[in-house]
Amino acid sequence: MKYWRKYHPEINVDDPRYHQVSLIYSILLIMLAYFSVIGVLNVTLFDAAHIAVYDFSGFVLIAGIYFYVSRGSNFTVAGWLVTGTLIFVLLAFIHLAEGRNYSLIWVTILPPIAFFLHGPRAGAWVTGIVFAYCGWFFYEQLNRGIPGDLSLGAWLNFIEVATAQLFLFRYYERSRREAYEQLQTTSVTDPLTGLYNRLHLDVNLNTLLSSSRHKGLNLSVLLIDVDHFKKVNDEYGHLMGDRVLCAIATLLKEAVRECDFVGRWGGEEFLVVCPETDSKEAMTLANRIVESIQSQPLVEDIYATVSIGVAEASNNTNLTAEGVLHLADKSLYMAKSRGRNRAISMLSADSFDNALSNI
Ligand SMILES: Nc1nc2c(ncn2[C@@H]2O[C@H](COP(=O)(O)OP(=O)(O)OP(=O)(O)O)[C@@H](O)[C@H]2O)c(=O)[nH]1
Repeated sequence: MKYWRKYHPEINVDDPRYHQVSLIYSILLIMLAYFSVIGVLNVTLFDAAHIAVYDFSGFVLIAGIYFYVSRGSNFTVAGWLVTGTLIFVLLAFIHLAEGRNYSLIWVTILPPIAFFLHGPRAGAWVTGIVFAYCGWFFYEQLNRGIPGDLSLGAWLNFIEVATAQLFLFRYYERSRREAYEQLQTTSVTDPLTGLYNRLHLDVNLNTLLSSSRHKGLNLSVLLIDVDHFKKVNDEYGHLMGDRVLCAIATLLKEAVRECDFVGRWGGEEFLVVCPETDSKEAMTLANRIVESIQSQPLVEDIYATVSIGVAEASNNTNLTAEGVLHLADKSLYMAKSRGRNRAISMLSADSFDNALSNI
């Protein structure tokens, strides 16, 4: 697990920002290491304390950015802070090197970072402006003939490589993003209903649970099972059964809040994960779902009902994701046993055994 996940437990590996955040932390750590080592060398080996002042100032600035990033979740601002600092360092280096060839090479680390963090459009702008500035600066140095080893040939090659990089990275980042989005959608989606699939629900439940604990909030889940679904298939055929599942998926999406996660748990079972919700609020939602599904034909004249097991991972219990699903499953079993078409919430697995003996 990446060490920075302790600051941002909500960023999963399937979150599109995951690798960007990873890159932001890597650049900050590399810059921190670079400035501290160079600063110490300048003081001890090179007897250049006046330059070390810049190194240590850079170190303090980057440590400040690191502190900001680790405490917040605005990664757009964090990305710009990192890119801005990097550009500042590169341009400072170019000026200090007064147009020598070797400082040109360093500018070429900018495009992959800028395109990856800010996308094909903003990446092209940033890279284009910095490259144009460098081209102008080196051209000036060339004209003045001081004091570097830059030749017209080297300058022309820089312009050509910079232009090629601009187009190639833009093309690469655009196709990478499109492919990523497509893969992302298919890997988290159930192909029949378009809801989240079980894998994605599993990952999200774990993440949401730890983030709820972190914030001292409750979380509830609703495990929903279509009643006597086998009969629907037997009477109307499998294709009609599929359409009923899709209609239920649509009703579920309409019933929940923006922040809730709805997915297909498997076969004719669905799962809703409700962050910041206690079992009372979850029962209100569950009863609304039961009512909405039973009260209207789902496809043509086909009606169906659902049973729902509700479970809460309250802030003062140590239920794991597995534990809360187990409790929801027991609640669902109870709802089925008590005649279906209803929602039941069990407070603990112990109460399940007592309740079962009273049926
Ligand atoms: N059409 C369709 N049917 C499915 C799909 N996945 C599972 N099923 C059917 O769902 C039915 C589930 O049946 P059971 O587990 O016996 O449960 P049930 O008939 O719903 O009865 P209870 O759950 O006890 O109320 C089976 O007939 C499965 O074939 C699917 O993707 N499409």
